[in-house]
Amino acid sequence: MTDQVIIFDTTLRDGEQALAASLTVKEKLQIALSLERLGVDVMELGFPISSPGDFESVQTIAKQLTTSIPCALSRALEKDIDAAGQALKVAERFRIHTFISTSTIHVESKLRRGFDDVLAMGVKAIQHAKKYTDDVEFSCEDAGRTPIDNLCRMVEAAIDAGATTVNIPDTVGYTLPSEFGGIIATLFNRVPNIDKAVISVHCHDDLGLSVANSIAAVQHGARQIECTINGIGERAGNCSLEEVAMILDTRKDITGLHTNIRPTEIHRTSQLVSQLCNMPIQPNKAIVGGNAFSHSSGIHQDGVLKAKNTYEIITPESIGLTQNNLNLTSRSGRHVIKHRMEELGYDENSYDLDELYADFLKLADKKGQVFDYDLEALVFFNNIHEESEHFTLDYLSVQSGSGVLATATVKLKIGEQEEKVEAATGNGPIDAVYQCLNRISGYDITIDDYKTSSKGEGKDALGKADIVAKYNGRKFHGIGLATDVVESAALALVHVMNHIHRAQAVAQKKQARLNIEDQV
Ligand SMILES: CC(=O)SCCNC(=O)CCNC(=O)[C@H](O)C(C)(C)COP(=O)(O)OP(=O)(O)OC[C@H]1O[C@@H](n2cnc3c(N)ncnc32)[C@H](O)[C@@H]1OP(=O)(O)O
Ligand SMILES: CC(C)C(=O)C(=O)O
Ligand SMILES: [Mg+2]
Repeated sequence: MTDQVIIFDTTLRDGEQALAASLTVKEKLQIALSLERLGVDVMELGFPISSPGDFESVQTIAKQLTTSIPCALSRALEKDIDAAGQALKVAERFRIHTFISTSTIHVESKLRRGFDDVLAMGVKAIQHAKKYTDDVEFSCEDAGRTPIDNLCRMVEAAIDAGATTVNIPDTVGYTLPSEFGGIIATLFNRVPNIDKAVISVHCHDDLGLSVANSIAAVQHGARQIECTINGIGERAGNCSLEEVAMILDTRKDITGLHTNIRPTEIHRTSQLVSQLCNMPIQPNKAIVGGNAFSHSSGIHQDGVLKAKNTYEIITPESIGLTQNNLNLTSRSGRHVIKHRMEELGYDENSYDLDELYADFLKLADKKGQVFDYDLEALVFFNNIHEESEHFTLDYLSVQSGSGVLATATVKLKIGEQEEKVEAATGNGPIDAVYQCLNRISGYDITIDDYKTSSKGEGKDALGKADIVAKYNGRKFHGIGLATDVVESAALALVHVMNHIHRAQAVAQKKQARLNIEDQV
């Protein structure tokens, strides 16, 4: 049996299911390219039957992956499998992932069928998916609570039907590591054709055991772990990619296993996912938390000064956290920016140096010194904002204070030619700005959630606004970053307006396609 564990990332599918607002295609692509650099073997990009937007993003990203294998999810239904196959067929090779529940509670209460019926649906789904690709994964949803005899029958039938990977999910995060390891060991003992497929695991974190269960599983023969960056996912989340990768790397003496993950890409990818998904990382989170490499108490600090490994079992550098001593100011040139970006792990082709440099100079003029997190923010956010933006904030002025009615004046550029100015009053400066923006766009946007935080420390910090906004019943996430908090709030709403504009364009394109199909 191989000693390589396949890393199957589902940040863009199971991870995205947990977000307050779905990601745009551009944001998903940015995450996908980052995951590819990280070294994930298989990438689950979405669930194409679920919406035209999901279909489009699976298709767009599948086209652009070169080393990771693109994959899409489908229920055990022909229409779902066809949507997955149609979205993925742009790629040279791809995987279709189909699933059906096998636990008694799911079979009887959710699917309202008998187990034999469900087994037949699973087999039929695999055979249908095989028409599109040889690489078919089948999941027994809620395997953790499935009677073991039924699970063995299902796994054997799935492999006979042609599944090349069979996934054993602990969908509700119910099992204990010894129990879950035991399930995998039993499958290896009892399923006669088990050597014909890769056994995978997909663990949820409802009891905080998803990583422990996944590690127990690979110690009993599983060779694929399904996981997400920062452990994001349904409810309490999924097994965290960075944790399993670093466990297998750090404790290969015990497990004898390895992955293709490049640990030095972990920090950068984790930050990107946290930022774009609007999911902050708890400071004490293993591997990627802000405190994961800080030493606070005297005895520990003394130890670390004498020998780092007294209290560090992995180094910050190993996950890509670097120290830097070059000051970036408005007197810095393109060479040092390019050099710093290389140190931060950004290939020259992944951003536009001239554009980044222009943004950097504007920021350096306002702030004096520009830090790593500023540079990354410029890449993350400005890249997002700049792609064919329909609305651009051109001018903003606010007046407010205690006992003064807040007033704002806002000018927006719209498309290539148009400009619009509006003035309004509000309950506060941000409300006044939002009134202006709603009037200019004509969109009636309501704000569901507004969070402000600082990127960086002290007087050098940038204000970041994260909003979740609702328009026509759909939620959109907007991010704005500026030295001024009112400006960052304005940029966040402009970001949302651009999402809405793009979503309308996708809907119109789809309608036009349907009209043509009707005429044919
Ligand atoms: C464990 C997981 O993470 S599973 C993945 C979860 N992800 C999602 O649900 C993605 C987002 N979902 C969606 O967009 C929608 O739910 C859709 C498009 C998939 C389906 O929408 P609808 O057709 O309106 O169905 P709805 O979601 O209300 O109900 C699910 C139906 O699928 C059935 N179903 C659930 N899982 C499966 C399966 N694996 N195979 C076949 N049928 C299934 C349910 O029994 C139910 O059928 P019913 O209508 O006959 O009772
Ligand atoms: C679709 C399956 C693999 C899933 O997400 C789960 O069971 O948690
Ligand atoms: Mg799941």
